[in-house]
Amino acid sequence: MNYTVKEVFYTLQGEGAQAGRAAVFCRFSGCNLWSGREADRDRAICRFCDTDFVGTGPDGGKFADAGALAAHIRAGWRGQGGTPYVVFTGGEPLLQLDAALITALHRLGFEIGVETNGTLPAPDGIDWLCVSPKAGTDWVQRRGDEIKLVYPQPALLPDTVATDGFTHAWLQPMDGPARTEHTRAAIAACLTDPRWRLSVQTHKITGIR
Ligand SMILES: C[S@@+](CC[C@H](N)C(=O)[O-])C[C@H]1O[C@@H](n2cnc3c(N)ncnc32)[C@H](O)[C@@H]1O
Ligand SMILES: Nc1nc2[nH]cc(C(=O)O)c2c(=O)[nH]1
Ligand code: SF4
Ligand SMILES: [Mg+2]
Repeated sequence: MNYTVKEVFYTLQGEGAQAGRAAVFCRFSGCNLWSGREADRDRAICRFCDTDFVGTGPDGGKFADAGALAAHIRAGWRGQGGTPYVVFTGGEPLLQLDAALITALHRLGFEIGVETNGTLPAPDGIDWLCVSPKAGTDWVQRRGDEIKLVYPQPALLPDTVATDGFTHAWLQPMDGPARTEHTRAAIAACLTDPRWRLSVQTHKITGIR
């Protein structure tokens, strides 16, 4: 299998229960819910995306096999001691992440995190799975370590969402021009339904990537 990667970068996880943890982020190109082109946004299934996942950037590229991508990810890890951590995101990582890549990273000693929209079944071997379901999609992956619901999605409100398959449940305010209002509304929703906790995108506040 070959892989198309937008970017690989070393940063702190900004969201959810692993927020603050050093990680190599591997952002795969492409998504099944939006082309990534602004001209298509209004007719996409997922319309609020905050991410550029089109093509390949300078620290990404095309990788011929799992060993080549795993080596590139290892070269991106800057930590000394501790357990190296990689977060696969995108775009939609489960369009490309496979058993060969999971095995290659485990052999290099990595823990593996994944950020997915939940429309594709997750392969075995992921150490930390974050599922972020999107309104109007076929949500198949209903178990994981955390569910992170971007809020508000009027067609997928928190009181209609089952959280029992997950250890942690988060409402993450939808970023964009109305982020302040969305944050206020997400706080109110967490106060009303304490199953949910607030996830702020800390990397955007601290100004890291
Ligand atoms: C860019 S997505 C990539 C992974 C996967 N496609 C997904 O949607 O989960 C990474 C995370 O950012 C969240 N996200 C995307 N756009 C957002 C926005 N405008 N405001 C807040 N979170 C957003 C997603 O819900 C997901 O949890
Ligand atoms: N620092 C940082 N944390 C993140 N958590 C999820 C991200 C993503 O885009 O998937 C992300 C990201 O892009 N940067
Ligand atoms: S599913 Fe994820 S990557 Fe795809 S458009 Fe939505 S937020 Fe962006
Ligand atoms: Mg992001």
